[in-house]
Amino acid sequence: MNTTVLQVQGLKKNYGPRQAVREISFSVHAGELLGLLGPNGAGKSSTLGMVAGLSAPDAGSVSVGGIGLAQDEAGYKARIGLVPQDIALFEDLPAQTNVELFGALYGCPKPRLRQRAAEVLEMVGLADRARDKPASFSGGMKRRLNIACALVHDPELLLLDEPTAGVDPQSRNAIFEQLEALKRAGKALVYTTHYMEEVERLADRVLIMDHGQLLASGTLPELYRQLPAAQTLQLEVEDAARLDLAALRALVGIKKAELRGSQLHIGLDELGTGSQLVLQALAAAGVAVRHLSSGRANLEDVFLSLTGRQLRD
Ligand SMILES: Nc1ncnc2c1ncn2[C@@H]1O[C@H](COP(=O)(O)OP(=O)(O)OP(=O)(O)O)[C@@H](O)[C@H]1O
Repeated sequence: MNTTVLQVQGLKKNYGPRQAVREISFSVHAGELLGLLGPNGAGKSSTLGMVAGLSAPDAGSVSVGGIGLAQDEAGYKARIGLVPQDIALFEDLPAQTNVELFGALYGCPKPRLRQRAAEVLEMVGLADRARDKPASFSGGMKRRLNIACALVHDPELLLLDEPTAGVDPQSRNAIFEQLEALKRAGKALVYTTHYMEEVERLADRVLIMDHGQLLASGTLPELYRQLPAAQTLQLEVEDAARLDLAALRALVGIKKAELRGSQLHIGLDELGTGSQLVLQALAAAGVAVRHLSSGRANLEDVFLSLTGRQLRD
């Protein structure tokens, strides 16, 4: 059974005349990572800020484990951890002291602080740097320390706002593995990013936002199913004038056939039989193929089909 951890109902946020978030509702279950994907300015950080209790919504409500932020702010905040977009650390205090200070802020009982700090530093792979100051850390290590700070009080829900910004690939992988371990431990996670590759790797469910609105939500397969075609085939052809695009589109399982210069773009349901049919049709028409590549539809295609724009501007 899915246990709902975070429940978000009708959240709205305006900055003056600008509607940054326009009535958004969603939930996150235990053991689930929800990816919040959208281009710059989509409203991801504003949404996360309201869920974290950092900024007051103009309308709507949030609750964690059935405890409403508006009804019991301290009880709510004790159940969440936030990894902000901008790293927030005391640079000149040892890593362990940083974690303990955050633990005290989150209301973690004093006798448990030292032990919890050691546990979370171990979890993020910084146990051997506990006495060192973050001023001497790489960007990736600072991020991992920030994650440790957000976990010290053992929250049910972890909110991460673009946690891989400025992080080297090795640290990024370490962060991904930590997040996967947290999921296995039954934590609920919300992860905002504008990198679709991160969402494709980590997310159990995805919310796609643009201009403060929720455009689509679902698991990756559910989102891909909304696309006209699940697979793509790109062919560089000679004698493109001989092509009969209408005949190609009429082939079984072919959803799209477009020609841009010498590039033929095919959208199809199933690569195996579909590509065979296309190649046979091209051979019969006397059209030679110089290069061929295939691909799976991705979140970029989903965003494009929803908005007509690229996710990355
Ligand atoms: N404090 C603020 N005052 C005024 N406008 C704001 C403020 N914070 C955000 N905005 C505006 O609200 C909209 C949503 O911003 P938000 O930071 O939530 O988007 P985002 O999806 O997190 O973008 P990014 O990926 O760039 O962080 C944007 O148009 C932004 O300019």
